[in-house]
Amino acid sequence: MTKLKLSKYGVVSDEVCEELKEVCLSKTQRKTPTVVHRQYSIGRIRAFYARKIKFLQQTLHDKLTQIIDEFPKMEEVHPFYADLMNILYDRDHYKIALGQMNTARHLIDGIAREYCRLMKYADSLYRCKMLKRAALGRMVKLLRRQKSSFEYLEQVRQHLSRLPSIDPNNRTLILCGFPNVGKSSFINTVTRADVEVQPYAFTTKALYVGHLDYKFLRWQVIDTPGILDQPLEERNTIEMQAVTALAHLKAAILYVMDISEQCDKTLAEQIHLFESIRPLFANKPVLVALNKTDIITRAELPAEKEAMLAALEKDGVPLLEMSTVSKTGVVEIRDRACDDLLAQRVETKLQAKKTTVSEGGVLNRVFVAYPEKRDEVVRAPFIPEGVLHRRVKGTVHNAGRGDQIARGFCSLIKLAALLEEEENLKAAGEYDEDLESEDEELAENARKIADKEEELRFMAREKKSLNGKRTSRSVTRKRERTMDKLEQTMGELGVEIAPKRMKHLQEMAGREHTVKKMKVGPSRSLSANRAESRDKLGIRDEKMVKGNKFKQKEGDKKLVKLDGVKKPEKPKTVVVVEKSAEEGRKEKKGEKKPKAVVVVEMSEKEGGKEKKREKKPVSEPAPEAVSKKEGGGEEAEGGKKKRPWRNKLRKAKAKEAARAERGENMEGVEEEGGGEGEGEKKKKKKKKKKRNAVLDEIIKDGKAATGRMDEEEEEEGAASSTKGDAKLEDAKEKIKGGIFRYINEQLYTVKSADAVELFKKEPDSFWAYHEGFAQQTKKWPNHPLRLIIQWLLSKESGKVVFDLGCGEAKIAEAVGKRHDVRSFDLVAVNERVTACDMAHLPEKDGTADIVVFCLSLMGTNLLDFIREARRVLKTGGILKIAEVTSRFVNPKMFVDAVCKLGFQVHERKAVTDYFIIMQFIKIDKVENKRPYGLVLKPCLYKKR
Ligand SMILES: Nc1nc2c(ncn2[C@@H]2O[C@H](COP(=O)(O)OP(=O)(O)OP(=O)(O)O)[C@@H](O)[C@H]2O)c(=O)[nH]1
Ligand SMILES: [Mg+2]
Repeated sequence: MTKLKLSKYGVVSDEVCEELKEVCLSKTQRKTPTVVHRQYSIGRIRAFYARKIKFLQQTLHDKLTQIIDEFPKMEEVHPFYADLMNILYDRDHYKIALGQMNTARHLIDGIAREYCRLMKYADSLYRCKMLKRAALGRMVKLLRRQKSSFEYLEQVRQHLSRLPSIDPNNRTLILCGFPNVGKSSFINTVTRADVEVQPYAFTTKALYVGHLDYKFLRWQVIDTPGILDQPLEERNTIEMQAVTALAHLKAAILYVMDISEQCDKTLAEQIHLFESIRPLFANKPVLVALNKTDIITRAELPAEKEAMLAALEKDGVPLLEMSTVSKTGVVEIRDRACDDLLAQRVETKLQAKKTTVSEGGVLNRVFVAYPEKRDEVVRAPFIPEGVLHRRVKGTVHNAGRGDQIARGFCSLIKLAALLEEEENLKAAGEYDEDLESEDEELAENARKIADKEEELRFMAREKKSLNGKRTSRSVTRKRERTMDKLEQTMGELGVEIAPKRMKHLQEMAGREHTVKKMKVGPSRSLSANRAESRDKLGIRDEKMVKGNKFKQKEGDKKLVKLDGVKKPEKPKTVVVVEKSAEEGRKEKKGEKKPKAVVVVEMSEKEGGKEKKREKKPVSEPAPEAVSKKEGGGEEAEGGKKKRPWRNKLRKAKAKEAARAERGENMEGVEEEGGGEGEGEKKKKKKKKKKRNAVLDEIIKDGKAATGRMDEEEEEEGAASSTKGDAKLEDAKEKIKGGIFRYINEQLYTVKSADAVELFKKEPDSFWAYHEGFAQQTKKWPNHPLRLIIQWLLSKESGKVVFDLGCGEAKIAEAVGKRHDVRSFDLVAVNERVTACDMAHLPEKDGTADIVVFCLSLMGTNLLDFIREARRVLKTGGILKIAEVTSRFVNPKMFVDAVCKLGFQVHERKAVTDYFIIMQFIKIDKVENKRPYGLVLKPCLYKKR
């Protein structure tokens, strides 16, 4: 370590701890989320505050770790620096301060951990916040307690950063001596350093470094503070720095003496100091510089002083004169010191283990010993004859082999001569014997080398095998565990393995190892406990499941398409279908069909809805059958009760109505349903044909058809108690139903103007429609008209009420006395009704207080109706719309669309599941003349 490098810790002010606290807290605030809401889940709130705690902890942890790591550890630095630091900063204090930093770091970690754990139990934002505050507070408080350590370490850091960069391993000259002897003057002279020079003692209080170049090498010169001649214990910190440098650095010592004694110390004192600190110079080249020779030279010194110096010189210490003022002797002293140091370093290196001890050491390779000359006798080297002879030949031989070398060093003539000589020798067979013998020798040596190598390899293998097995266990095992070996081993042990068993074992051994398959998905135990789907609960087999699904789909379709009339009937239909399906099996077994009763009941109500059931062959009435069918009826009731989602009240009402309608016909029908004949299909076809023919006629010519129907009625009226009466009644009802459905469809699919035209042409068709509609509404448990009438009655009297699509003008009839009710419809069924197109009312603008559409928004020009209603309404007037729920694609969208036409929604409520009543108030502003969403689905009946 050439220099103690310390970076900034981000803590620079005197208020180190406060700074650190502020830095960390503000960083926590900046780097973590700052917004938390009470409505957040408690988990999120906890995480929010826990994150703040953790962040501060981490920040402080990092800062403290940085401080601890960046301060040099005394055990790791060079002894010179360790001692210097001990002198300057006190080792114990330094270590305690760093230890406190470490403790604080651990404590902060502990606090954060503890509060994060507590945070898990916090049940509100307030508690979380308080815990966070407590944690942050404790951490900061802990930090504040380390204030003194922070300040101390900061001072150390600053001082360390100012220390000179001294490389303890570099070539160094150290200046030492009493204060004021001219050490700083010398360093300033030989280097570029600029150390303060003053004529008083202790000008230099610390170590200074200057650099110089000598013999193309870099040297460092260290100026030390002056040393006083006193015991080590009494030396102050300034002196101790010099002593430390002298003690630890391997350098050339330049002891500066002031022979002029201007430094207030006598020569004797200076020599005494030299002697007292001499132990520090052990194993270092020492040079004594006699300074200030410009004042007095050595020769001019008194004899006793010179004697002292001579004694010193005799002791092996070189004394050199110099003057930093006149610059005499300075360079010489520098060179001498450097040379001495270099020589010493070279000597040390040569003596080093690396160079001498080992066989192939550097010293052995480079050192060549020359015997010293003992006397004048000439001792010629003794060379044996054979050697001398071989040497000559070898030389020639070498020259012959190395043509290129010869070319480089010999002239062409010499080379030619040599070559000639070589050729001659070759031709004379001079080399043959020698070469052979040489080859043999070489071959012998090669053999020896090969043997030795082999031996070494063997030794290495042995050593390896002793150290442990190198092959993997699996490989060894694989090789060992063969079936043959097993068989052999077992045989040796006296155990005979059966051939079959052996075969099995072989198969097992031959089989590839497979990875155990992982099961993905829920475990068996979990899936075993899972409850069965509710769709399948209580269902016996797959057939039954399919049947149920089909019925469910059918039911859903009906729910969607159901109009105001059908909806209450739907549950019954489902029951009927289900019962017939269930009891179909009974029928096959010869049991009676109580479902037939219900079937007829349905077909009566819905105008021949269930053709299939009507066509069922009816056997001759039998007294037993009647009773059984009644029993069946009871079963059917029982079946209905099994439907928990049905509206009980609705069921009861519908049942009663059905019974009432059926009345007397029941018996006849029951009789019909009692049996099944072979000509069933034929009868059904006939019936169908007949009914279609009648319907066509009615549609073509309402009057004629009606007349015919009347005739038929009259004809059949005479024999109403007979079977034929029942059939005719049934047919009549169905025909009416058919007419109603047809007209209904027309009204929903054409514009109001076309509907007017239609009824103008066929006034009776309106009656048919009207009658059918009235019949349908009879069965409704709730009619929105009733609610509207009630609402109108609750209104202040004298309102002008427009009833659009009034039908029989029931509103006028009910509230006519209270309000001025004007009723409009396509056809005037009575005197209260004005026949007109609802899109063009024969009324002036802004005349109505209330406009009512009660199930009358039927034409395709819905937009015209609403606009017309708005026209006739006064500003602030009320528009009341009652419609079947199933007609709305999206009620909200519809309301929005109406509002855009210049209304403000006042009320929107559902009356039972089947109707929605809306109430709007007319405003002046029309947002959109053709708003999106003003759509109503037609209320169409299923075609049969
Ligand atoms: N006449 C003369 N004066 C010298 C010579 N060298 C140094 N001085 C003077 O001696 C005084 C002390 O010189 P410094 O170089 O400060 O001595 P120092 O040993 O560094 O002193 P401290 O830093 O106090 O230990 C100065 O006033 C120098 O001018 C010299 O060769 N001849
Ligand atoms: Mg000085």
